[in-house]
Amino acid sequence: MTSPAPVVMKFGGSSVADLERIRHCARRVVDRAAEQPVVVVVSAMGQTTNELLAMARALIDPPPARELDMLLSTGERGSMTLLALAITALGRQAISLTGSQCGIITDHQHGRARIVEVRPFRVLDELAAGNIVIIGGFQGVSYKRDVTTLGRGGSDTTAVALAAAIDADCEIYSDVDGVYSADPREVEDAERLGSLSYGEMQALARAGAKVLHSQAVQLAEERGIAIYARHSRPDVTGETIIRKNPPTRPGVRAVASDASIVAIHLSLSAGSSGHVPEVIRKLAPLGLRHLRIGPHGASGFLSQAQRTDSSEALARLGAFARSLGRDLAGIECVERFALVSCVGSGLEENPEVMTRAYESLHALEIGVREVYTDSHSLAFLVAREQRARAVRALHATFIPRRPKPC
Ligand SMILES: Nc1ncnc2c1ncn2[C@@H]1O[C@H](COP(=O)(O)OP(=O)(O)O)[C@@H](O)[C@H]1O
Ligand SMILES: N[C@@H](CC(=O)OP(=O)(O)O)C(=O)O
Repeated sequence: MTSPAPVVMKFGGSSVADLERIRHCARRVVDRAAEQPVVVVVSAMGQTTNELLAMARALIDPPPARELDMLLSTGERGSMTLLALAITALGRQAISLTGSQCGIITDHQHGRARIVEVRPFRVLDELAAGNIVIIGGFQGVSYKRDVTTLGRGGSDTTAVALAAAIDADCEIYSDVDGVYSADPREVEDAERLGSLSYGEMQALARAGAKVLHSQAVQLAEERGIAIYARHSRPDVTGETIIRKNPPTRPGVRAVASDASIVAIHLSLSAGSSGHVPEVIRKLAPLGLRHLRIGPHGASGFLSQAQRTDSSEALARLGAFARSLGRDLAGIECVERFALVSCVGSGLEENPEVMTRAYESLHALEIGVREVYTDSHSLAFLVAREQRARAVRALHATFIPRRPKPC
């Protein structure tokens, strides 16, 4: 008889925020482990990562990236150990492992490391020994043997990488029962999407929807893994499946926003275009959204909510600008804007969608400063205080309201 395939279950920070919720997760994991081998990936409890980040920045800003990663990785060490203890208390064998112990090898970009390889031998050995394996998400180890972290929300990426390495399904549990047409905390009419393509989900994550990490979705696409996004409470049964070629139609499927952006504009003095290759070398690794570089300089947006190393990135940018001396005409880092994005398929080539979106914002006197397009998103740059109204206006324009059951 063949043994059942393993499953990777990932529980986010909201699902392990306190001991009661950790006990619930433990119960759910133990029930599942009666059916098949289970690997669990956990995030840090509740707001732990934010608290650690704030403490580091209170001591030194920007904190050195290596030390910050060492500190932030401790959040997941706490939750993984507590979950292992809660499972042991239910009478099942469990073992907790750090990213490094379970063979997650990354490059050395601290704060936004990318997984280059997973060596899952220890995980497989522990499963074979009858253990439920609990892994601290969001972290790995570089070839230089330093602890690295994968960027905000990076535990999703740990889960997908492990699922690919051990040929398992990947289930992501959070405080919402799937991916919605907008943040359900913000838009009352938001509706759950049954399925999404990898491209749409990645665009949604990059546009600011916290529910899944964009690197996780990219990795899932590369490895052909479906992601099941579900609620961590077993009585809430909905889900969204992110997979290849789901039945979909062109058009807007969801709206997301990011109010944490810093709009960066670096301009070169006349006759200084010889610096362009250097500008490319310095700005491209910063991971800015909508980066544009030309003979007069460069512009783009840095999302502070999606990364832990934003203050370091801004400090590096400042140092580079100063090094240009007289060839720098000016540098601006402005925080008063938000990007509000419509996400779907075939948007770039559809003038109708862009016109309707623009008109719906204009009708509410929401000033659109710029529009950025790509095949899966249309992003509107608006004043930060108009972000929430813009989200609701775009959602009302594109997502038909379903009649509520009486
Ligand atoms: N389009 C969306 N669909 C579902 N949830 C969303 C969306 N946009 C934002 N969210 C937010 O994402 C949250 C879940 O992600 P996150 O906070 O990272 O969970 P966890 O801590 O469990 O990993 C939800 O509480 C919800 O408010
Ligand atoms: N703890 C990390 C990693 C993570 O994935 O968190 P969550 O699953 O709660 O979004 C963070 O806060 O960014």
